[in-house]
Amino acid sequence: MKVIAITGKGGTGKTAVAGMLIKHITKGNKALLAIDADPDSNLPDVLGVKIDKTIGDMREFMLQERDKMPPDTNKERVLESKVYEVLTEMPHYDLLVMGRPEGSGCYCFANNLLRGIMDRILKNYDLTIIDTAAGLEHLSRRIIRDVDELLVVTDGSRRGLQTAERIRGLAVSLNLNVKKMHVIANKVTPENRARIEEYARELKMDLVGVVPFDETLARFDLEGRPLAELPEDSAAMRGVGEIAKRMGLY
Ligand SMILES: Nc1ncnc2c1ncn2[C@@H]1O[C@H](COP(=O)(O)OP(=O)(O)OP(=O)(O)O)[C@@H](O)[C@H]1O
Repeated sequence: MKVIAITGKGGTGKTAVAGMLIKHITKGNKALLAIDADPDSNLPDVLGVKIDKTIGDMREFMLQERDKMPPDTNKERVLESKVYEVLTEMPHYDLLVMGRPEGSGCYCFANNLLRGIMDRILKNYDLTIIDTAAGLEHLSRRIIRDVDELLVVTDGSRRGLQTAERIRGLAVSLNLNVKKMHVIANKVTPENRARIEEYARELKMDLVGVVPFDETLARFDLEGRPLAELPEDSAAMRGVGEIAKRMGLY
């Protein structure tokens, strides 16, 4: 069981990278779970999957219904079955969407239940890939507790790499117990490649790979086509494939 969280500043292309990574991993035979933990992200669209409900919806349901349940109801079991209802099973992986952030109510009760439930769900898979925002939201509230590796996507700008540095600091201060942190530079052009490598060295970042700026990807996105359907030989897909191989993901 390995858990990898993909993170980075908004707009750097982390969801695109997550989608392409998932596509490559499905070529192997690992039991794979993909989690969209960024309320602003659109991992299901990138993967071409239609989602109806999220874990956030189920948590709301639980908070609204719990007082109406008979006192001897096992609420953890009820919520767990609701979470399984929102698990989308695709031919080569499963997908869970965390959904909207919490409202103003008290979520401690439901989040405490969710922690145990998520721990158990993750144990069913060889590999879990989480797309999460730069604030590491669900990780910081420990709804998802174990993260082995952090993969920070940056757009190659100095500021992007500084965000990567901040995320590294955040992971340490949250005691996330991350064993490895990698950085991926995305949207790289021949002109900025050398500069990115130099910045990365300066900041002592392990640059696990670079993903080129890809016109085909940009066009797919404009046309609203799932990026997971990008041709295998497109520049970005090949770049992410090399990273997946280097990280031993398939
Ligand atoms: N390698 C690439 N080549 C060209 N365009 C890219 C590449 N990677 C991502 N993009 C484009 O960059 C934009 C941002 O990508 P994406 O939505 O994946 O970013 P994000 O970091 O997940 O942002 P958010 O946090 O807002 O979801 C999209 O328009 C996407 O098409």
